Amino acid sequence: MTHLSVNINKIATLRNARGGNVPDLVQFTKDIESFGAQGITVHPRPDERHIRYQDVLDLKPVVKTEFNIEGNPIAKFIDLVLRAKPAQVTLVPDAVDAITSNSGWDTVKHKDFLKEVISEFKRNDIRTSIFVDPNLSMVEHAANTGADRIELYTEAYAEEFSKGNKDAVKIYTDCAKKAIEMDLGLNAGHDLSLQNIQYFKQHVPGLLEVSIGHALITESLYFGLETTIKRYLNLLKG
Ligand SMILES: CC(=O)[C@@H](O)[C@H](O)COP(=O)(O)O
Ligand SMILES: NCC(=O)COP(=O)(O)O
Repeated sequence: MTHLSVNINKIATLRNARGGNVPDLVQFTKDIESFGAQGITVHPRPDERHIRYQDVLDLKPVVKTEFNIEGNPIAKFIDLVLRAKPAQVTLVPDAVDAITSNSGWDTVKHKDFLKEVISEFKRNDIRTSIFVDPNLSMVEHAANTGADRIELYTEAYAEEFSKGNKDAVKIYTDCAKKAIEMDLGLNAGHDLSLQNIQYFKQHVPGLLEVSIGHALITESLYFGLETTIKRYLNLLKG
């Protein structure tokens, strides 16, 4: 079964546009869970342009499904995650000024750093996942970092799929097989949508979780949050 974790960054973006507490992240989180999503993802960035560090702490007692915190493991982020103790932390090597996540880890070059950070999270009973490009060597070497899972960066798949190039999923199928061989759990995310999710799910074995935000919130403007989440759950069945 593939779990849906809803990324609520964009709800925070909307809230921050006015400075008050509308929309209310806590209420959205409760509603998302009541509509059937199996997880909540947040990606606090150092400039706090959407999710604020305090949001993460406020959400911790609210989230009853899987709480997944994503981010670059700078000292401030590590401290936050150790305080919040989510079910899962996903490490993403994004630059401070990146508009969004734009690459996975080089799991060869950063092996020692990742090993050290991951062991600290694991000592605190937090499951670890690392964001990687769809590259067989990067997936293979991810196993040397001690990570429990990898999250395959799906931007390239989404972009190619939108142009009609369904073959773009092939490398993800191969990476998924490699992850299984290396005994790594498999997550995926970035630019997944109602259009491209079913094909991805059907061609990527062992997919444990997808985290989806930007498209899901956009689609909710058309279909409503509950209907949109239920559509994803339906497409992820099987
Ligand atoms: C890790 C990842 O893939 C990103 O999609 C991210 O979580 C989204 O972040 P933004 O909402 O800041 O674009
Ligand atoms: N890890 C990916 C994520 O949380 C959501 O990415 P996107 O759907 O906002 O591109």
